[in-house]
Amino acid sequence: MKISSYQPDQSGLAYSVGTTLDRFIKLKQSDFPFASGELSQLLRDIALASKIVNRETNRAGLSNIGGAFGQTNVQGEEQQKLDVIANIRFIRALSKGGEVCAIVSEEEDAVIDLNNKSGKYVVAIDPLDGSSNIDVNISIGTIFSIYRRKTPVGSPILEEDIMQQGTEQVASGYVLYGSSTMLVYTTGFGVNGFTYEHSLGEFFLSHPMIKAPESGSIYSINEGTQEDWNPGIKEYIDDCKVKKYSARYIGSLVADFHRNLLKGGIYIYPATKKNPNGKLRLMYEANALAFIAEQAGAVATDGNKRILEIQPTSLHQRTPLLIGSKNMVAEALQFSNKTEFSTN
Ligand SMILES: O=P(O)(O)OC[C@H]1O[C@](O)(COP(=O)(O)O)[C@@H](O)[C@@H]1O
Ligand SMILES: [Mg+2]
Ligand SMILES: [Mg+2]
Repeated sequence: MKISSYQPDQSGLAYSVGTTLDRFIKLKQSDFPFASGELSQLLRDIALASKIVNRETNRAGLSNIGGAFGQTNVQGEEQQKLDVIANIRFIRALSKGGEVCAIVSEEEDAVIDLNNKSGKYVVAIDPLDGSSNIDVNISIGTIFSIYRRKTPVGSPILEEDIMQQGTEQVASGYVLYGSSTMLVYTTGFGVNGFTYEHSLGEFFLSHPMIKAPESGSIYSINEGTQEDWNPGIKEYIDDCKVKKYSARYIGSLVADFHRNLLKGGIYIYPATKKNPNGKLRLMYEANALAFIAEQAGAVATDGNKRILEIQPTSLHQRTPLLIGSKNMVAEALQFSNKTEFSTN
């Protein structure tokens, strides 16, 4: 019986399709101190739900899933149908996956206890980010944070399992449903981006070890709120204009963050009269992106401290957010320290 050892094909006839997310997760599992496959499975569950949500967003205009759902969420915001669909899809995938014991979602008033006696992980999720852009075919996203529970597996879910600082995240990431669909995540060992290949139904590694440029010339802020800005922000944005930086604001946090992460830039959502503590939510928007930012060499602050060091006190608490290239955020803080950035 003849045996020949495998020689990778050199003919070039069948180009390599690249590294799938599944294979990458498996490869990287050993990076993770508690590596026993549960976090890997959890990441796969999130990838599965994001593929389904991707399909729904792509055909939102063709089906009756566009538009408002006719209810408001705990934030007092009108829910879009796709907010609700994405919420159902992610909660179902995480529940069926079996690794998660509790979920905090933008679309749910309370913590969801999955009654899972073996689940070690807590997930905080913004199922659909950029809701105001759903019906107008502009990039939207999903944002997620993953923590290990603090109390013993199988015991009742306690506040300490949920109200964890961003520094306690074991993984975080986002999915961007844009001209292409990408999943970008970190487990604390760098940031990697995967692009979805529709025809194969797989995410492939397309952006290994993302590093944010330390400087940039893009600023992202809703200038419509400038009447409410602190003088420090006003001066900083005026300075950006003097320097002829480009104003880019999509109005979907994930999309604005992603662009600035790759190209260099700063995203600012400050405290405003309408949102005295800022608009964005600490537990399922700011913390996740702050972990990604820091792992890519960028920074995230509320104007006074690292986002990741803010101790959460309520599920849907908001925070001012300055996030992006290190030198740009430092510059913005210099301007802001003339006047306090956040009101608290
Ligand atoms: O319309 P505004 O005030 O500029 O706010 C836009 C911001 O609000 C958000 O839409 C809030 O997120 P949700 O869509 O998940 O509620 C961010 O994505 C975006 O950056
Ligand atoms: Mg959001
Ligand atoms: Mg949302």
